[in-house]
Amino acid sequence: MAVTENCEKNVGTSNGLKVLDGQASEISSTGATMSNNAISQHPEEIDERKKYLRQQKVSLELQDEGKAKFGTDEKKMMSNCSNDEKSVHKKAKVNHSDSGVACVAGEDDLLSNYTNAFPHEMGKRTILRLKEMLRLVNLKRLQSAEEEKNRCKNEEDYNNLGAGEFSRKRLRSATRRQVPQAPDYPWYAINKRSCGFFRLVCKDISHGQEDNSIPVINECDVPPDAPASFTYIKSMQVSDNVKVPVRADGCRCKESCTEARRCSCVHLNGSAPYVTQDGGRLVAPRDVVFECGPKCRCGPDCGNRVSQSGIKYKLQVFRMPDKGWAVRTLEKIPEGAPVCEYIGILKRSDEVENDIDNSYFFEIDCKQTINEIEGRERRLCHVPLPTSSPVDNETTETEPEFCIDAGSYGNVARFINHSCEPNLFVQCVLSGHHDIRLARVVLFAATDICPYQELTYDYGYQLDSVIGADGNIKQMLCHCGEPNCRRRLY
Ligand SMILES: C[S@@+](CC[C@H](N)C(=O)[O-])C[C@H]1O[C@@H](n2cnc3c(N)ncnc32)[C@H](O)[C@@H]1O
Repeated sequence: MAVTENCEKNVGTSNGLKVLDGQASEISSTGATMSNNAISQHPEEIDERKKYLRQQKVSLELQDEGKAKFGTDEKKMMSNCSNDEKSVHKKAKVNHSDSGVACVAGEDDLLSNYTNAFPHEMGKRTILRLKEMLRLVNLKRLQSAEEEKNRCKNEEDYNNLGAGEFSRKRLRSATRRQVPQAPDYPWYAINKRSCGFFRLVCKDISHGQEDNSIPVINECDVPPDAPASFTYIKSMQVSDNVKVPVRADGCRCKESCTEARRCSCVHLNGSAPYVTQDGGRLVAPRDVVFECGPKCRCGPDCGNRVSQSGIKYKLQVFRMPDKGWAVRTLEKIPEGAPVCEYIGILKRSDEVENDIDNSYFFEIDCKQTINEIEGRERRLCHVPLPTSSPVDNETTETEPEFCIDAGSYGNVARFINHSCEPNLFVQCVLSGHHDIRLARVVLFAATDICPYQELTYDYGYQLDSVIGADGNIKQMLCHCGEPNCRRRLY
């Protein structure tokens, strides 16, 4: 019992920490003291106590400062993730704002954590005291939420903000508000250290074209700029110089096309590329995926059109200090799910040769990958290309002939950054035609992706392959932050 009192006393006097990062050191010193005084030398027990104390501290801060907690629905969503993913998610939340984000456990978590850690010490009085303390925290939270609602003049804006399922608690920032009608993003606290505010700069960058709106927030710039002007388009446009290939013959299936022996399109893949789970997931990356297309008899719900149903997941564009705009998901994306297609204007590569300042080109290099040109690695699932395809064994051709230019016209994919250890991968898909030089470029989830993780893919540049206007090699440092980072994008 002495330990419990000691613990509570320590917790009770540990106010005044402003940022989560700062807590760690202070907590560890508190933990050490406790272990000297009262606890036996079991390291696991000490760890549990430290964890408990950390949670208590944050709760008390909440009481004092009105900081955020994971919302109920967010918790629900997180419950679908593994423990590792949860910790990544929490870390991402903390990291993203650099400071001020209080990831705290709820009442039940605190009590059950403590009960599990110290079953023999969980006396009735302790439970009552904890409960009372947490009741006060919740009361405060509810009051702040009510105040927040009243402050928000534009009810529609309020309801549309962000992913509606997240906690809407606004943090003590009334005076920081610059545009009265634009409420702050509710799910993490103000970033005091770097910027001091964050701001919704656009409610939906797709202007209603995508099924889910894609908000844009900027917590880095003062004033908070929106992305430079471009026109959002949902489907590919084709430059006058590009000859659109003839449409490929379609299958005659009346029902969903899932079996290679029944559907001629699936047959081209060797085996079914998708499983039906979660609305269709790619089994493994392939050289190319043949999907059903406009000449097929199957309908839009066919299981072999997985990449054609638009963006299914709630995404958000946000500003990063070192990489510019970036994209993150607001909900869990399962491994193998299609995230988005890279959309822009289909151009000949020689048409854009002089446009060196445009960083929104995507070279369609499926052919180079299949022919393993310039160090590109083939996928595990090799596919024999149909004889009708203009893809041949011209291995002499090293440069992609076509590219997608998302500089002036594009979709959300243009904001996705590079990472040396990405969570998306590029998959070439053929649906309308079989010309692999003009394959569609679709980004799929390489792993289960938790809410708030930045979406990234490997741009696949060869080092020293980019030449500037002055004829010199251009270099760009990589800020992906992965332990295996190659240090340069190109
Ligand atoms: C297709 S755009 C991606 C969106 C871009 N961040 C923006 O602000 O619009 C590619 C550019 O983003 C930046 N970028 C992407 N990934 C990066 C990384 N890992 N490190 C540094 N800069 C990166 C580079 O400036 C690159 O030329």
